[in-house]
Amino acid sequence: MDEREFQTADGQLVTAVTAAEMREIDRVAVEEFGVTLLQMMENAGRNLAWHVRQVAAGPIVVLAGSGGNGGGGLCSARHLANRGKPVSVVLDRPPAQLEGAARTQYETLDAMGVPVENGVGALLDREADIVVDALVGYGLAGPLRGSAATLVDAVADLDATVVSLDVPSGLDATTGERPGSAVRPDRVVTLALPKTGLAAHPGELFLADIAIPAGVFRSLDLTYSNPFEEYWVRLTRLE
Ligand SMILES: NC(=O)C1=CN([C@@H]2O[C@H](COP(=O)(O)OP(=O)(O)OC[C@H]3O[C@@H](n4cnc5c(N)ncnc54)[C@H](O)[C@@H]3O)[C@@H](O)[C@H]2O)[C@H](O)CC1
Ligand SMILES: [K+]
Repeated sequence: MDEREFQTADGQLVTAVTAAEMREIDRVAVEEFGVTLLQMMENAGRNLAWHVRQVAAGPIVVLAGSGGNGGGGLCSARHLANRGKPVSVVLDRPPAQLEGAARTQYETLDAMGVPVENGVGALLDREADIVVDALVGYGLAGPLRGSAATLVDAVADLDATVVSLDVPSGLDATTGERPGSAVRPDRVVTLALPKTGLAAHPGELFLADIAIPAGVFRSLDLTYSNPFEEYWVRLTRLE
């Protein structure tokens, strides 16, 4: 497989990475370049909110897990609410079980009065023109289980436009395999670099800038030149 799997509209090649490589990029960004997780997440959430606003008007439901992916989704809910958009959140677990960055994002939403519930009943009770899929990203471990799987199965029966953050939840970010239930989104907003597992994604794919310095990629021997004129760029598979 050509590791430069994707290209921008003007033909710039963009290197795709595995989940393990992306995790290493995150580690180097934080430990060696002093970029914090919350900084990257803010860029992810703001970019994601912009894309959500492009796909449709109407009620937005953000599905969020407890990891970095969920944190980005919760952050996008703040940006959407700040613009007066009708947004609510459905978590895959009770808020009391959130930790770290996802907890930080949740607490802000709670203080803002954005509705946050958990479980599939909450999703089915809501009208959703747009579903933001931020349950699981490159941290997927095995087939989707529990409440995350139930939520993903319910999304398949909704007549809503679905935007996934980073990778569709349930899809293996490295191989593109679906070991169990998986979201089939209309649009994916992937972060920093495309993931190798997105090669077979049939919908729209956008790469969002989370402001990782070029030196991070180069220190890991990845071919990189900044593809961003704006804060995101459309990608297509390299034929
Ligand atoms: N620099 C970046 O790219 C940044 C990426 N961000 C986002 O963070 C995720 C990766 O975060 P991580 O915490 O490592 O993992 P996930 O959120 O993808 O997954 C953990 C989450 O998922 C649940 N889970 C895992 N496997 C299963 C399963 N089989 N069934 C059910 N649930 C599962 C687990 O319990 C956790 O809730 C990356 O994709 C980006 O979206 C940062 O936000 C910014 C920097
Ligand atoms: K996701």
